[in-house]
Amino acid sequence: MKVIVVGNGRVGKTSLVRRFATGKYDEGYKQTIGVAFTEKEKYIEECKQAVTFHLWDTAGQEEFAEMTKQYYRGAKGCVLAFSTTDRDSFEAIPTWNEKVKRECDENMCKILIQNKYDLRDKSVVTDEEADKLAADLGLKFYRSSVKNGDMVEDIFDYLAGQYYKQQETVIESVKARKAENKNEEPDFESPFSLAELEKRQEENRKKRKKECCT
Ligand SMILES: Nc1nc2c(ncn2[C@@H]2O[C@H](COP(=O)(O)OP(=O)(O)OP(=O)(O)O)[C@@H](O)[C@H]2O)c(=O)[nH]1
Repeated sequence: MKVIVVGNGRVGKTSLVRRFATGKYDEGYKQTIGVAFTEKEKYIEECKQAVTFHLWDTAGQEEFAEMTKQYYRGAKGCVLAFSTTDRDSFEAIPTWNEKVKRECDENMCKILIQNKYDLRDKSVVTDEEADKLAADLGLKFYRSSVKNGDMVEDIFDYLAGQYYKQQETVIESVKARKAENKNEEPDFESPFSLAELEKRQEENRKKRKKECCT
């Protein structure tokens, strides 16, 4: 699953990817030049299988904007990040959201994060403002502290889970097309195998039936 991490400079994008991929955190700051790629495999409960994340950490500075947007294409997930202690980074979120919308599939799974929440005593964004922004943009919203490791795993669990749910809905059309022409390879791009998706869909169907009858 290709995931891009976007937002202004110094909000903690590199730290997030590093913490998720290696469990480590560094107090020092080293500006990302263009983009940095990291791979991480994780078992996702919602998907009942391991997902390989291709993480594209993008530079937040304007000078890299033209370059970084080329890496948005094909992304299935996106983390939009701002910092608790940086008002500009909060106000820039609608612009980042628009940029991502222009370059990516409209069904892409997105999440908004307010990072550095360990510094909430020095916050320059109220909780109400952040909640409202997430609601206005229709985005799932987490408050994280990469420093403390808070919500880091949850961010990626959410994205993979959402993507997986989307894929389930595609199954029916794939099956229909396969039924029409048995030799045709389905035009279907997914990190999950069709067999796995079908199995999971059947499980969900049984669960819903059970719930409905009890
Ligand atoms: N207190 C606190 N500091 C953090 C947190 N996450 C990151 N930082 C620090 O914030 C600084 C910037 O973090 P980076 O991860 O380099 O930020 P970035 O968004 O990748 O920055 P660019 O490369 O400029 O786009 C570093 O000094 C980090 O140690 C956090 O959750 N809490």
